[in-house]
Amino acid sequence: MNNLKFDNQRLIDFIAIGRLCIDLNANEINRPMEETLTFTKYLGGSPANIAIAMSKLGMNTGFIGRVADDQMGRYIVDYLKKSNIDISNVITDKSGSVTGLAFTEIKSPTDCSILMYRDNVADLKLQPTDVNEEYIKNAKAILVSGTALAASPSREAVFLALDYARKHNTVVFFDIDYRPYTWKSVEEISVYYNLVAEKCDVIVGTREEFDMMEMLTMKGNKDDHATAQKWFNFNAKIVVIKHGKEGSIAYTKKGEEIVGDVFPVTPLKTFGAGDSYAGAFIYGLMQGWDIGEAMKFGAGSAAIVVSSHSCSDAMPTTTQIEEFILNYGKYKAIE
Ligand SMILES: Nc1ncnc2c1ncn2[C@@H]1O[C@H](COP(=O)(O)OP(=O)(O)OP(=O)(O)O)[C@@H](O)[C@H]1O
Ligand SMILES: O=C(O)C[C@@H](O)[C@H](O)C(=O)CO
Repeated sequence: MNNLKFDNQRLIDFIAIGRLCIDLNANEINRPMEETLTFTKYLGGSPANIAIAMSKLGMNTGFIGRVADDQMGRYIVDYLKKSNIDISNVITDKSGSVTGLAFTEIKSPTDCSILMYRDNVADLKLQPTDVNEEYIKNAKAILVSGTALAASPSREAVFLALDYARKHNTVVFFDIDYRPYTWKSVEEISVYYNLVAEKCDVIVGTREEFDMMEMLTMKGNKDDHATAQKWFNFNAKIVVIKHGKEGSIAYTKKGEEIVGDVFPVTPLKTFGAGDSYAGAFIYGLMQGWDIGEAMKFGAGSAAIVVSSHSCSDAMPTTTQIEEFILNYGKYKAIE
């Protein structure tokens, strides 16, 4: 049991809101991007990856977002459909916007970076009028990811979605998902992140992401406990702070502190860890599992995805995660 309440009468399990993009992951690994010649195309964008994770885990999943009216936009919609994700609230933007691209560089298993092309992207054109109150009312949970706050009108659309979610008791997950693109100043980042975090039931982010959020309000704080406590004065019931391969720690409003299991592997690349963790963690919470069990499932999923070339394509099923966790000890012994 955990401390979240989902309305199990609702037809939709989970809706993600925000960016639907393309990942172009370097085929030549252990090489800087300057020397990389070929890339493989995948669906990308943190909330998109989390939606794929949830659907792979068998959850009835939908998406609220805008895609560009181009070949990439059509690829994205097609991929969502094939992944059993409801696209009734995915709108094709006709303003001449483009699809966001993330080129990834895999210099070594631990030295990876992402180069994003995000000028005039369709995902940030999401309008408040695109957000359907009934859709959110019929869902058990929604996920907001922070990059959707980086510009208007997407920012206002997210605030409206949050209002609908609070009005109808739809559980809100917030993945801080900080990306240093589009934002104009530290003040802007801090204000919008904090305003959204106040309205969420579960907040998930890395230590560095919380540092960014606290830049104006708790500058210099490195204490996870202090970070979490602030949000329990608002709507938060669970706050999770991630520490890369060192694992993660969760705090609850009831005063619990739970250190999550981690299954260290030598990764193929580092990115994708956060999205796979989020998907499987949220899945576990929605099954009513204890927080520690859900964190363990998240960590298992992340270990699988960092060992794979893609993020979205590599999202595992429940059976794959269970088998990975079961066999982890044996696998480490052989290594
Ligand atoms: N090398 C690794 N081996 C096994 N598990 C890992 C590894 N790196 C990360 N993880 C798992 O993934 C979780 C999330 O990782 P991390 O803190 O790097 O998130 P993130 O920075 O949001 O990820 P991303 O790089 O995708 O943005 C960790 O808590 C851990 O369980
Ligand atoms: O979130 C993005 O826009 C890029 C992701 O799809 C990328 O693969 C990643 O960074 C996952 O952590």
